[in-house]
Amino acid sequence: MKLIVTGPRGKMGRLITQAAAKHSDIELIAGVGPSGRDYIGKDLGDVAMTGRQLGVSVVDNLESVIDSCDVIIDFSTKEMGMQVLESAVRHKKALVCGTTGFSPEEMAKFREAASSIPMLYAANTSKLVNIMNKLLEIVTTAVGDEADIEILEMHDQWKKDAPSGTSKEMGEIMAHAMGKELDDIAVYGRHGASPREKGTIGYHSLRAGNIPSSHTVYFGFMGERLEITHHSYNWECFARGAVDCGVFLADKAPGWYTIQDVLHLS
Ligand SMILES: NC(=O)C1=CN([C@@H]2O[C@H](COP(=O)(O)OP(=O)(O)OC[C@H]3O[C@@H](n4cnc5c(N)ncnc54)[C@H](OP(=O)(O)O)[C@@H]3O)[C@@H](O)[C@H]2O)C=CC1
Ligand SMILES: O=C(O)C1=N[C@H](C(=O)O)C[C@H](O)C1
Repeated sequence: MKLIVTGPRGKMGRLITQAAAKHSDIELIAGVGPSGRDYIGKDLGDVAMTGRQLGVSVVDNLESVIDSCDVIIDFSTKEMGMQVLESAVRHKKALVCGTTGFSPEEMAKFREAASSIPMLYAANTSKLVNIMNKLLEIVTTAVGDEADIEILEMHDQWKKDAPSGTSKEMGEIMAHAMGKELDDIAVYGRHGASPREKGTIGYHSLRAGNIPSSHTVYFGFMGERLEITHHSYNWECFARGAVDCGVFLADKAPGWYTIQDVLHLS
């Protein structure tokens, strides 16, 4: 599988490149970074700190290398994510996108792309988070209408979006388990003196230090509560999952794929 990684100097791009460089089925073709960076033109292995040179460069123009690849993995910014999507569609290349922070209109463009390319979008590529999502579905189906559901997510001080993409996916899964749409029941932050409204899902985002990622969903009852939590200690679980998604997508026909398909959880 011939792979291009965008943002290879970023936290995720670097780890994805490192994981891909060790994978026997993957040939890294190029990295793509923003123009003007001092690492453009340098060896991808040096830029992503893989411990050895890979013999391919980081370029600043995806269009110049895209025809040589089978799959692109994008964990960058929402602006770059949209550009990568357009190029992938134009050149009919499979795309794994793990970038978060897209608007509903932008997400709709990813869905549309699935009619012409193999497309996998995952706000969270950790295996355990996706198993947690299954647990959330089970609990919400059983007690969603009785419980006060609150989501607390924690990330590092540099994260650009809030609430996290993962917590939005979790909220959607729980809302659908209750036969509702998240937009109709989500409450972001909780200020003022009004009592909690039954049937809502509360969102709370904490940003501090270098916390990689924590998500806790609280199901509050009178006199007891259930908490389901995932903590990552670093970003490697997401990078491993991203590479598994890339390998999965390499021989697929155009269509919309999810990480649940990769993990056989659907
Ligand atoms: N799906 C999942 O499981 C996960 C998703 N994420 C998401 O992935 C995204 C990236 O996160 P993270 O790695 O922490 O962020 P970083 O800020 O560390 O990395 C983003 C990278 O994108 C690069 N970039 C910015 N603009 C461009 C451009 N025009 N062309 C090419 N590259 C560009 C930056 O380059 P430079 O360094 O030169 O500025 C940077 O290296 C976020 O949306 C985050 O929420 C994160 C973890 C897990
Ligand atoms: O920015 C991060 O770090 C992460 N972003 C994703 C998100 O927004 O949910 C996934 C994970 O939580 C790490």
